[in-house]
Amino acid sequence: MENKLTIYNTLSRKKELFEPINPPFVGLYVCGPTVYGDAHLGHARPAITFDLLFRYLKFMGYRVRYVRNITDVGHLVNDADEGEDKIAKKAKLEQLEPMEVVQFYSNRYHKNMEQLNTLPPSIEPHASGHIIEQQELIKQIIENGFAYESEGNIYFDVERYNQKYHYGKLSGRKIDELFANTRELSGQQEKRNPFDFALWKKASPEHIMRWPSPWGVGFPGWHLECSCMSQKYLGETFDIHGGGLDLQFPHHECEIAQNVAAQGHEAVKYWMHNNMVTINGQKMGKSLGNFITLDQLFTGNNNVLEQAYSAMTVRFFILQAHYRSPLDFSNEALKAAEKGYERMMAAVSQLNRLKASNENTVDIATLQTNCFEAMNDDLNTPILIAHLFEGVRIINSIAAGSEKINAENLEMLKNLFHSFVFDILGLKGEEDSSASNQALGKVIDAMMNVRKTARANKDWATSDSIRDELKNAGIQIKDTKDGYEWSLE
Ligand SMILES: Nc1ncnc2c1ncn2[C@@H]1O[C@H](COP(=O)(O)OP(=O)(O)OP(=O)(O)O)[C@@H](O)[C@H]1O
Ligand SMILES: [Zn+2]
Repeated sequence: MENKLTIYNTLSRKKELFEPINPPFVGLYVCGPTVYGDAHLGHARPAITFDLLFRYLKFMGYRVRYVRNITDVGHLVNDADEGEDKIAKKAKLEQLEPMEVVQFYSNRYHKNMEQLNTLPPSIEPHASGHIIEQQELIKQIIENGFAYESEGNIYFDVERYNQKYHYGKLSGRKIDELFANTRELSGQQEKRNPFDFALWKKASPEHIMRWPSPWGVGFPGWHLECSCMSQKYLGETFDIHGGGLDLQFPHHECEIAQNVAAQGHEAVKYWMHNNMVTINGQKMGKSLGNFITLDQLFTGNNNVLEQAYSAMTVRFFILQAHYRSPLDFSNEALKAAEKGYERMMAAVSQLNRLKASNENTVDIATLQTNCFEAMNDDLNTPILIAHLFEGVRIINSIAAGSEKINAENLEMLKNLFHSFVFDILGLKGEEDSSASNQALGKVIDAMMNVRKTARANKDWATSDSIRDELKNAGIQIKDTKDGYEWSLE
């Protein structure tokens, strides 16, 4: 198949024809989660967007190496260079080892990603497993004169870098503006300039995630891991780097600066950014506390939700918006996605029952061209889905007898639906798990009501046995200020 895929490159702010550096191989790196909490609806977006790209590139015949990292060290509260490590903070709160927190939430993340039918990446490197490589990169940057040591910390010298290269080329930020905006906010005396960012931080005595280094005991800066692990697994230059728009600045800007400072040229050919899932117009985020976890969506177990939504409904919800448009959460939009998904799947099973006739009144070749054109236009899934619904209309008309299809076209239509619905959009049929979860929720409510009455009557035996039986059934109950929440273990 002729390659006509265009993708919007944040670096050039244009759609560009996708031409891999070393075909048929394609290297794709995507920033993964900082694993200190359950995945929320926002996390589904980069996961599904880049899963779509991974699937489409493979469909086109490329051999894709997809690397998505796990951030398990160095990401400090508020994304700044000060404050606690997000993982260590959670570990302290829960009285766990930091790596216990990492393992626990990584496992849960993987389970959610599987439910969403995203393919696992080819490599999933952890930041904490690449400390030596990160130190090597720092040494190179120091050697080239773009970083300095200050009281056991190593900072990237943004001004010095900007004299030779261009800091801000990805985000379009101007260094003078950065200077004006950050000067007053910063109380970090050891930096030459407030916008300099940490490559290595000295660990204070209470900081538990720490490693020896030539500059003393400490830990790497957050931006370093992606610069380092992307090149380790994909080479000195590679094709695509993706992530959420919230990472464009400072995370990706700093990644570019680090790579260029170390090797004199950029590493990435195409930068791609998915827009945000918002709630009431604001980014949904772990640290903002305004998130709905994927488990809550799948079970309906959050006050904001009017019902449970299946994983495929969530996937369809994400795909029916273009990845570069913002997408606001609402029950109405999710219910519409549920209807759309069901209508699509009903047509797929109808398609399997269609019989070919000698006559033909439908144009499948044009439909096929339209579908490819939509995907090739920067993964325009809303347009693709609109074309597929034109296909649904054709299927239903053939079933009703108002249109006819011959054997050749029927074969083409089946291939088309199979390729786009299952292989590329990554949808799949599912048992009605949302309905069964809703039924389960009602049963739990009923048992909890009995427990409440038992407790009011000081009937502790009944109350305890209900708690134990729920636990035995693998259902965890957590008391909240509005009542309780349940989850499956
Ligand atoms: N609301 C969102 N919409 C789309 N993408 C998101 C959203 N929130 C996070 N992401 C993306 O998910 C990936 C992992 O992000 P991360 O673990 O930092 O999540 P987060 O909820 O933003 O956490 P925090 O609030 O601690 O920064 C990144 O690529 C990020 O851009
Ligand atoms: Zn990253």
